[in-house]
Amino acid sequence: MSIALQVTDLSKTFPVGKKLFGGARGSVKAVHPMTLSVETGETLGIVGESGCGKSTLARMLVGLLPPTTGTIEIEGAALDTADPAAFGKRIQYVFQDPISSLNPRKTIRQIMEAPLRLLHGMDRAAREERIREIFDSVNLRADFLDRYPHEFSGGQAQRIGIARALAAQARILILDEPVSALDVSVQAQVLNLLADLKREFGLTYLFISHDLAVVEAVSDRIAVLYFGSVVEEGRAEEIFAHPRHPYTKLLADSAPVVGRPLRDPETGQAELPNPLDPPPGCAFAKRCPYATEKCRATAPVLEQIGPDQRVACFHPLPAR
Ligand SMILES: Nc1ncnc2c1ncn2[C@@H]1O[C@H](COP(=O)(O)OP(=O)(O)OP(=O)(O)O)[C@@H](O)[C@H]1O
Repeated sequence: MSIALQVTDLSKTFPVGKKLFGGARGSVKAVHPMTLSVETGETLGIVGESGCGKSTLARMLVGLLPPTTGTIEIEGAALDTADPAAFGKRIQYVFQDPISSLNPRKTIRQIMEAPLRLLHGMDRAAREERIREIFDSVNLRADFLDRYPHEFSGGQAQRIGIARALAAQARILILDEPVSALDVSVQAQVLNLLADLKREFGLTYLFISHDLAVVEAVSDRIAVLYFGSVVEEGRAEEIFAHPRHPYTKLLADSAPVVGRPLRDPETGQAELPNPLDPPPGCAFAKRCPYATEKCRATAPVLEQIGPDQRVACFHPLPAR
């Protein structure tokens, strides 16, 4: 198997607050140095509660946000993270909110043509042919091309968002909560379409969501994010069935709700640490029923714990 996407020590720190009288500004580490790889044809699910850094990671991966540290390699070649244009042909973003991610003043044809013209320099006839092929693949009618985004339902607009990503001919798609804005009945259709397209075009997906059931269903492997770090990573069928990190277990035992942190049933703690004043040790220690002095003092690093599982915890739950 070849590696489609390799991320090494990728991090993002945002400066926050005003600089007063030459004093230092505060900063928020949205993504701590992170190393991840995704094999060609694989779907890596990324899960975590609100604020754990999912969107910041996604935006760095598609060149919308320059990383503070680290490298991004696609099929073995490093991308110039200072050059957003280097990303478009290789990796594309499918947004959560399909309608507002499409320019309301442009027809669908204009939206679809942009990547073909700008990234691939195709002439008009070639563009039209390619757009019709892609529309066919995502089960959209060609007469939709002359309409505007607001004329579509959420499910249709998401198909258009996916079609636009495919037009760039990127082989890696970052799917950021691609179905969470859709009705449940439409979610399954879009997920089936994504599975078909993956097979048809040999795509690789990074599927970001707070919805464990969806992520488990679509992913080969899953990385669990907490407070900007991967705390556990493993096979999709194993990770929630046999979690080794106490946070993964908390996620697996509860249904995360957007904007509301999970309360650990034993410690009763729900809050995430203050990003402006992060704790020195494990970010989960305050919520964790197994935390010791060591956990409060030192941050554990992600380590191999099984053939296909990595965990960042000094006191991992026993293997089954
Ligand atoms: N531009 C910014 N300036 C300062 N802090 C930021 C900025 N963007 C994100 N953050 C902070 O970085 C952390 C991670 O945010 P991010 O939006 O990546 O999380 P998320 O997991 O995608 O959350 P959600 O699911 O709510 O979108 C949060 O503490 C957030 O407040």
